[in-house]
Amino acid sequence: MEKHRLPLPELHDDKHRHKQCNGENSNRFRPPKHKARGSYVAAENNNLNRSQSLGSCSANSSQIAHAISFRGITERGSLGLECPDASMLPSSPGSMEVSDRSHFEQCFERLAKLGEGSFGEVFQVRDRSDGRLYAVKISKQLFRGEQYRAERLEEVRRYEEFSGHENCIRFIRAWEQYDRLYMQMELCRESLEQYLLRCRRVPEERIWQILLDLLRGLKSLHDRNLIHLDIKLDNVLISEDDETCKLADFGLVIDVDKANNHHATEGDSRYMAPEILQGHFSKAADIFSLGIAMLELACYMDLPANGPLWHELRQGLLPEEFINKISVELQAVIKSMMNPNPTQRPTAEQLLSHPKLLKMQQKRQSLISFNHLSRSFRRSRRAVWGRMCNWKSAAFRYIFYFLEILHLYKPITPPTPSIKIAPSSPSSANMPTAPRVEFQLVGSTPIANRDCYASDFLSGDDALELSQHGTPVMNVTPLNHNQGKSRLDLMKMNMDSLGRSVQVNDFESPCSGLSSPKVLDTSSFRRKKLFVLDFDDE
Ligand SMILES: Nc1ncnc2c1ncn2[C@@H]1O[C@H](COP(=O)(O)OP(=O)(O)OP(=O)(O)O)[C@@H](O)[C@H]1O
Ligand SMILES: [Mg+2]
Repeated sequence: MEKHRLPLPELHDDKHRHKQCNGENSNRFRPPKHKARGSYVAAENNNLNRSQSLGSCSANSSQIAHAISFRGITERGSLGLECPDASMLPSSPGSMEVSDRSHFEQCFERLAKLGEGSFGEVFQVRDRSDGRLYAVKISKQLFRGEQYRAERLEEVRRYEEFSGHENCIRFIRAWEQYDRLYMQMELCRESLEQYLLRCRRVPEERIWQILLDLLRGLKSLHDRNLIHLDIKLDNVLISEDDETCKLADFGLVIDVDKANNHHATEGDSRYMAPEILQGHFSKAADIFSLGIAMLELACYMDLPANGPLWHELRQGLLPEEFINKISVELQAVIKSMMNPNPTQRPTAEQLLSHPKLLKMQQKRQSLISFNHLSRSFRRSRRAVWGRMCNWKSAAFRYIFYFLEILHLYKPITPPTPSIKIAPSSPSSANMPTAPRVEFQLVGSTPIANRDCYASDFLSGDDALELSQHGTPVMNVTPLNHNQGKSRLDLMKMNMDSLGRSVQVNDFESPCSGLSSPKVLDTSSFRRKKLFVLDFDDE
């Protein structure tokens, strides 16, 4: 191996290692981009923070936001873009008039900038309609020509197409306004590039998992005869909730046949397969890009954009001081993926049948099945328990019913508590029967730790009259003429705290056996036990 190695004059120990990142990826080249991708637009002309620049265009059709969707369009045209479903979006919910504020500004609150590529700036936003967080990618360049617009819309089509796959980014919707494309998608935690710069050493077990995720995502593209052409750490995003790696940035995705008819655009030169230089585009080019990305991830190696090392890496000569750090098994996989001959590189499907990856897939599958099983078990246990409770109560009811028939059991009807209030004012003296007073306890009633008496809920004559009409009386502050007197003494006199006489009849409180003359203990209302049912997420 050593004798085949070319001299590596620029390769010093730290030369190709990722330098510590202080929020800036300073030691990395921006790769040369070709065709449409190469032209960066001057930042001062494209500052998306200046909302006026978006809102102050003269009134024309580009001022109105148009939704873009290819869903339901099965037939692909030459670019497949002839008839996307571009319906007009209201400038604000419920209105179709042109507003000064863009659809983006009306629908979202911009929270932070997540990243920037050659094509767009990506913002973390909060959707005003559902309050959730999303990512919105806004194209940097204005739609100057139909070709450029068509390329951007093609990206929307791809995002939409792969949105359902668990290893591809979830797309929500897209629209165009003021000659820019807006794409709303799921918010991810970070890109794999950011993850590497943060962690520096990624455990090998994690690298295998990432490789598995990306191979699965890539296979879904290759199965449709599509190639990604821009696989790199920056275009892989890590899901917010379960650490799954997802392929993103479908801006260069193209049909293999079309790619070889000079329609393709080259991706980042650091990840570019050698045959791309000869204009040969294939699925194997994606495998090479993924292989070299895994090398970067596993060895924390800064990939060259050009120069001698660029060529060595494409001749199958991997720097030993880096590659020796990883297991022989992973080395072999990376080397096979970076084979200089594209026809000898394994396909995504072949790689997925690698024993290590197969084992991981089986493990994942069994974990998924276990989760499904335990969820359905919990659900059925709850259903059975509910049914059992019904049967139990029905059985008891029948038993008591038979016992009652056989005169072995006499049902005890609980006495209904009734509180009779003797009218204290002459106006209410000739009432035929005392009204039944119902209390509605409100959580905020400030009764702290004190004992509570029925009389406490009565507020005077007016309140009493209201209660006769069935209106519950709450939060009325009564005048207390007996301040300073013991409640116990008042109760002995059958008086309430306002000096009215109170009769308490037929009321058997649970505390009646106790010496305390308490009528109601409201603290028991507050101590009432709450049964919380454990529901599934679904
Ligand atoms: N859904 C997302 N959630 C979180 N961050 C994101 C998301 N989409 C993109 N980003 C961040 O924004 C960066 C740029 O996004 P993207 O790669 O889509 O733009 P681009 O202009 O097409 O880039 P490129 O230069 O690769 O063509 C990503 O590298 C990533 O860091
Ligand atoms: Mg990108």
